[in-house]
Amino acid sequence: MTQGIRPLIAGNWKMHGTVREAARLAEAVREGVEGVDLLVCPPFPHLHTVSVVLLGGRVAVGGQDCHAAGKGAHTGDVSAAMLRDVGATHVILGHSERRADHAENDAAVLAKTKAALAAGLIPIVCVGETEAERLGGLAESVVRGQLEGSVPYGFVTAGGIVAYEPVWAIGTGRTPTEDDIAAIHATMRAALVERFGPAARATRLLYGGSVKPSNAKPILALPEVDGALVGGASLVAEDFLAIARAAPV
Ligand SMILES: O=C[C@H](O)COP(=O)(O)O
Repeated sequence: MTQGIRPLIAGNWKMHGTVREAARLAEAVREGVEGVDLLVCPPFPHLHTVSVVLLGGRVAVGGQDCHAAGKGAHTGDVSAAMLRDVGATHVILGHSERRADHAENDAAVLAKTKAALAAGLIPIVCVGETEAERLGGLAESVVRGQLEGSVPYGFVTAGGIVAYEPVWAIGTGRTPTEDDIAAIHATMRAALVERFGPAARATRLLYGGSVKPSNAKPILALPEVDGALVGGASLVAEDFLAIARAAPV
């Protein structure tokens, strides 16, 4: 953890579940965990229902993507303002699954991040290397490049969040070593401070990639790791809450 930063445990529900299951899951986590901020990011069709279930609770709601434009002829897309309108406060942007499935490059993520900030949403910008890049010794330079390319000015002061998600650790049960996570988080902190100044010391840096109750405690205790972006384990209320309880408070 970074001193003075309150931990955030965010659940990315990806493309899973029915609206009824989403409502049940939201109900099961809505009381949250003392001292920890929680966020869930359901699929778009479930967002409004989940927002209503979580009203007055301790868990915030976010989207999993948004379009860079405020409105227009963009079939199948969703604007940042629409996310706000249904109760979202955050939006995940540049997740590696979006970068891979929808050919999103840093420029596209940058445009979306600006749109999210303009709409008053807190963006969670995801970065992370592929396995080949890690094996090639390129992890730090890839992450630096993605940060440089996807994070706009105004991000830090608006409370923007960065999530380090090594692509090869997502949904695989594999995680980097604690030293490797700490090294990348230190690199991200340094890159943000170089670019945005000391205010970036308060930027939340999340780790994501096969976080589960059994490995959460040591990961969340690492320096500069201010929370987690959780995929699979966030679909099980008890596991998600157990991860939140593992955060140092
Ligand atoms: O956004 C979440 C990440 O992609 C991590 O997913 P995972 O916890 O299933 O590995």
